[in-house]
Amino acid sequence: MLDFKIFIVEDDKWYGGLLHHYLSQNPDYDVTLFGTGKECLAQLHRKPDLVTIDFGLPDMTGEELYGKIKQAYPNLPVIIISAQERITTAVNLLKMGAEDYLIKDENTQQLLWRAIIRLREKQSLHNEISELKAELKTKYDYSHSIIGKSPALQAVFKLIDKAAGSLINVSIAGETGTGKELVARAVHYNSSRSGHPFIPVNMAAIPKDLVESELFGYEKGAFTGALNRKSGRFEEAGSGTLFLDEIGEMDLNIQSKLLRVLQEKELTRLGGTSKIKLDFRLVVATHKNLSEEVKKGNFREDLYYRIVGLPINLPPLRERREDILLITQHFLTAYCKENKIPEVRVSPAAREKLLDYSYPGNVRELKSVVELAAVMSENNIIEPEDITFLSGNSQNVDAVLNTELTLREYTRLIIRNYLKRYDDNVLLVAEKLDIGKSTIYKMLQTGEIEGA
Ligand SMILES: Nc1ncnc2c1ncn2[C@@H]1O[C@H](COP(=O)(O)OP(=O)(O)OP(=O)(O)O)[C@@H](O)[C@H]1O
Repeated sequence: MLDFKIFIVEDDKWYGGLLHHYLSQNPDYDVTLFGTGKECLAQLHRKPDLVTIDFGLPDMTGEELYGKIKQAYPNLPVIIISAQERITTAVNLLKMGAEDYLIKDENTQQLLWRAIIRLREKQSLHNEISELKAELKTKYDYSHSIIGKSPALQAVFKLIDKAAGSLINVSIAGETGTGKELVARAVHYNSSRSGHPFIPVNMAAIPKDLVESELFGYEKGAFTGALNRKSGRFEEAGSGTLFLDEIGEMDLNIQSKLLRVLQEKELTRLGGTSKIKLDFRLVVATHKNLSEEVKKGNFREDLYYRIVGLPINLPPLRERREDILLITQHFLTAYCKENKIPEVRVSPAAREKLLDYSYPGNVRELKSVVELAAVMSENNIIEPEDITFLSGNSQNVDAVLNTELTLREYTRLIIRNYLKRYDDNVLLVAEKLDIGKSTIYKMLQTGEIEGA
């Protein structure tokens, strides 16, 4: 541990020596004694972690010295030690930011000792908080997670900033895999609600008859199988952000219940009677054109106007081709880092092939394509024949089968694609593939496959 530097300013040599001796018992403390305020000021450039000053000094008052120290180093903690109790001075100095005010008596050393321990605890908490804040900031600096320089994406970045700076509802539209959830997260983690939860709910992934209990929660005994009370996703969002993905899939009955919740900002759990106050911010996403859905009668018009808020439209990847190679590089770098393999490059002909394709599965598809190509590449260079486009026709299936992966690699590929398709819902994927969920958990745990 680094030394904790303490300056003691005390003109009474005997008393100063006593404090010096007492504090020096802690080997972490580097203690220096000064007889006058001037001597102390001359040495402040040594950056002490704490100064204790005797109130009655020969060359200046304690208040004067305090003022000068704070002027030079506003954050340097100062403890005042006074021969008599001067309540008003003490209160004034504490108000001005002095760390503590101790009276000289037989307990002073112990009180000082404890004050220093408290101060160090406070400082270490403070440092921890600053580090966490910095970490959070870099983590959600979305320019590192949402890659792209196309004008269309730059316009989206501007809207993310606008949305993050206000509490207006946000509706994100875009084809599957265009990054709607990434945008929702960027809005949340850059907003004033970032310290609260971000709760994503995919309306397409919840079985119809479970939607209500999932969103509203329930009381014990509300229905057969409700063995304990459970809070719903609305409540879990607290003062954070509720992200309703695929809102276009919500059926009309739930739509009217959602509308009521948004109007009243409160809900009653299933089987409950008491009202629970809500405070979440709503962000929704859809791959459908909601205003068209309103016209067709599939989506309530009043709800549409409530949720539309600030609309953000994510263009498909084929309409921002200038982003394809940038995103490719981003995924390749991440892939090589994760798998601890040397950098893999893309040959010019392979680049052409990547640029020539239409990506119906958008960025999500590009990610799978790039990762598979990295697996298939020889000598750390991706050539056109290493690239297989996955979206759906039999020709593509043939192409995948012709890549001669091992059974284990095919398994990884399939599970990973299913996890992406079903938003990392392990239980659903296990059910669809008719395999044990523990197989998937194990592969996720060992890093053999990664979630979306
Ligand atoms: N611009 C981008 N830069 C880097 N990664 C991206 C970008 N856009 C999307 N991705 C990645 O693509 C994948 C799909 O993104 P996301 O889940 O946000 O899409 P979505 O539009 O919400 O999809 P869906 O409609 O299917 O739910 C994720 O792995 C995400 O990290």
